[in-house]
Amino acid sequence: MQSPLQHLLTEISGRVNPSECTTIATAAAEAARHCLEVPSFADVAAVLLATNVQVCAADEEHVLSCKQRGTAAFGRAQYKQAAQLFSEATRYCDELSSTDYGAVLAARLYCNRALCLTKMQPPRLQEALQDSSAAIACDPTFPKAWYRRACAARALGTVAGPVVLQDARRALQLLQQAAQDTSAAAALVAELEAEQEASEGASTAGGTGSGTSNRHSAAAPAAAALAATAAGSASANGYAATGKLSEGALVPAGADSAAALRLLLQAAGQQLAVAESEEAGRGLVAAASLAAGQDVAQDQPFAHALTKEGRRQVCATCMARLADVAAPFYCRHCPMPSYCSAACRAADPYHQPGGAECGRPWAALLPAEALAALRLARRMAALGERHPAAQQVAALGTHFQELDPSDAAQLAALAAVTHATWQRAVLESAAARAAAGQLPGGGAAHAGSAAGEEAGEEAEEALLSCVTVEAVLSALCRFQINGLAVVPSQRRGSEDRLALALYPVASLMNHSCLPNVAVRFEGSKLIVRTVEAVPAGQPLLHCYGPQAGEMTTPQRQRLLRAQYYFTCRCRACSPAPVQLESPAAAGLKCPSFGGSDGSAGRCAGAVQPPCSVAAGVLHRYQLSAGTGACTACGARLVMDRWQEQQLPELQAAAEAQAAAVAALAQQDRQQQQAGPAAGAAVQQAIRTLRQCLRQRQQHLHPHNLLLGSTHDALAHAWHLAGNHEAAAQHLRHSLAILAHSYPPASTAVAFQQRQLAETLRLAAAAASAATAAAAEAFLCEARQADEAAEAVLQLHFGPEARDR
Ligand SMILES: C[S@@+](CC[C@H](N)C(=O)[O-])C[C@H]1O[C@@H](n2cnc3c(N)ncnc32)[C@H](O)[C@@H]1O
Repeated sequence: MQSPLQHLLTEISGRVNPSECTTIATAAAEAARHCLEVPSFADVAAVLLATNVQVCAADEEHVLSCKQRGTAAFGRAQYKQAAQLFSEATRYCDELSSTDYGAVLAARLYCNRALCLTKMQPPRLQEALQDSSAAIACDPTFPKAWYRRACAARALGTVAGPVVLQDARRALQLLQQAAQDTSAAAALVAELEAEQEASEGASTAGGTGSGTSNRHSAAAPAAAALAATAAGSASANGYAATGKLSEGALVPAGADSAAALRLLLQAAGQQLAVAESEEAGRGLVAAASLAAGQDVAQDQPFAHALTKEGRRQVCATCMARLADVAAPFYCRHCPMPSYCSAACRAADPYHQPGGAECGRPWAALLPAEALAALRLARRMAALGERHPAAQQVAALGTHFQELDPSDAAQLAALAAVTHATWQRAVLESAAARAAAGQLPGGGAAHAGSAAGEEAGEEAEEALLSCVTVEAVLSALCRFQINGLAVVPSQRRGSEDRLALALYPVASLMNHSCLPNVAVRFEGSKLIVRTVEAVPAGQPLLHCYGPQAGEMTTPQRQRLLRAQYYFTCRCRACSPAPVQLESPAAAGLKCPSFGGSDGSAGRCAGAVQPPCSVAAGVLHRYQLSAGTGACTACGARLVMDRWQEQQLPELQAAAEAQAAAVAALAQQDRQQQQAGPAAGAAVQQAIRTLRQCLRQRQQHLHPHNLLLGSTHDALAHAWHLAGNHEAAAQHLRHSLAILAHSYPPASTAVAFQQRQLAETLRLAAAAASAATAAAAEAFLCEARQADEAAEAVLQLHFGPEARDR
């Protein structure tokens, strides 16, 4: 069933005249015209723009309950749990911090969390320092906040002594004023003064100049560092901490786009250049010879939007993993974004007070690609054409002309709805502000100026006139063919996508099914690493999705055309492709392989059904079209028999495997949440998968990747059943099949080797004392598999290979 939003998009696109979809401008105008006319727009907009999403609205009772439970957990020395409860309370409490009472409460919560962080093993001092600064920012009269900061800074040892002493003295002074216990603070001040005297004595004795001048020079940068921590001014993701979109260098007025490109390339890496080729247009090339296994470029997104999964897992600004953060920060005004630090919260231009994305669900309910495109259009308009990255993004190709009219109308409808929703959000918050008697400030923003980059509603209002539906549609097209999915590792499933992002330099990289570079992400930073030596002047090519070995050439080409609208001419696809691919990977057994009669002299060749078989049928069974004759002996497929008997059996095997895999996934979840999986369900899945394997083995060539997938599913099932030895046996089979299809040094094979090594270790651990020799053999095989995998993964991912 369609959601109301999908229904609205279908309704609008159904009204768009396909003959008007020949250019972005005409399609956008058509969709914009129909968008507001469609009656259901008002209903959908009401949901998208509802303000009741503010579940963070001040809820004092919840704050106090979390604080109380946090204090109790602290009392039981459960510091991690206590920090989590204080975090939960700060999420709500920040909403109160505009009131005196709220600010006082927030300061206590940050201070308590800072103490938990210092007690954790190992202590999280940097985060404790940040929390005590946050506490000071909320309530500068709170002595404990100054005391905690002094303690954290001293333990860290990265902040100069005089600054730490300043904090400790401040704490002491406030305690004295409030007539509270001063003993701990007084002791700290005394210790710090003694340390300082000793260090002054040492430096005077060493004849390095007067103590006073030394003190000042040391304190100044350190004080600035602390002040920066307090204000949260670290820069992340290319955004300045104030929530402004970072300016970066401007291209001088009148300079050409080549100057903009030079500036960008310099920032991304010293060994890069851009060259144009007939087959693939512009592309990144090596400016000098590059060795294999070298990080050669890095890039930060020009625009990005988190997916639903990403909102749960990573910081909205820098995409650091929230699981690694002991003390997260939340938007002060709505429940949507989480941050790894106060600095990242301050740097999010889309969640500043009054911002159009903050406090309303539309930004989370629209597809991530639509929000990413809107952000791209807003940022381009805000930065103006003298910004090098904006210039480069504007020069990226769009594929609108290649879309079929109904897809073009759908995309235009999405652009129109996204634009109209944003426009309403901006206008509604402006109206609310006016009703509350808040007049616009003096610094109204203008596109292209530094002020134009300001976040918040005044800047959004200024952008209303420059960000049109046409600009959003054009941004959507740019994102579709130039954007990248940010993933936590090289796993490619859509469920792993954390964000969609457009990288100004990396978007210049062309595709190869047999790439010479690998791309990885550290938070939002994209890193390009060579996986083979690249001579000077040669293109740097990464893989947009389908790799050689993973699919046949026609399958890869179909996918690239459907997703990126080009016919790939890489070295694995060109008319004389590098000899990688055996027809066996997606082929059937040779008809003269023999039946069940065990006849000798079987042919080991493969046969692919002839092109006359409907493409849909081939696609469904993941087979590729060929000549219908065996590649080795020329024997022809008997089409009637194949269609009447083999095809239905293959279909039954595919369906049964899909059902068994789904059942295993459910058992897996159950095992993770509540202990052992149900034995009967797993045994049933094993029986089904064995039957699939027999059917597939009967018809498919032994190197067909589909057989590998059945072995993988069986390995999973045996793993759940606790029989790691049987699981390892299936993984060995699957590895052998992968090794036939994938090029050498491929990560797909390496990840499989790693999985085999883990399974073998489990099998060794489960082996009884009576089978010590078997256990040793498993461990020996595991070591070999690990070594082979490490060599490849290091090449692709560098030192982080171990974490993958
Ligand atoms: C992300 S952009 C790469 C930069 C692009 N070449 C440019 O000039 O802006 C992707 C586009 O480059 C082209 N392209 C990339 N790899 C290609 C390949 N292997 N064969 C043909 N065209 C390719 C296609 O037009 C594709 O849509």
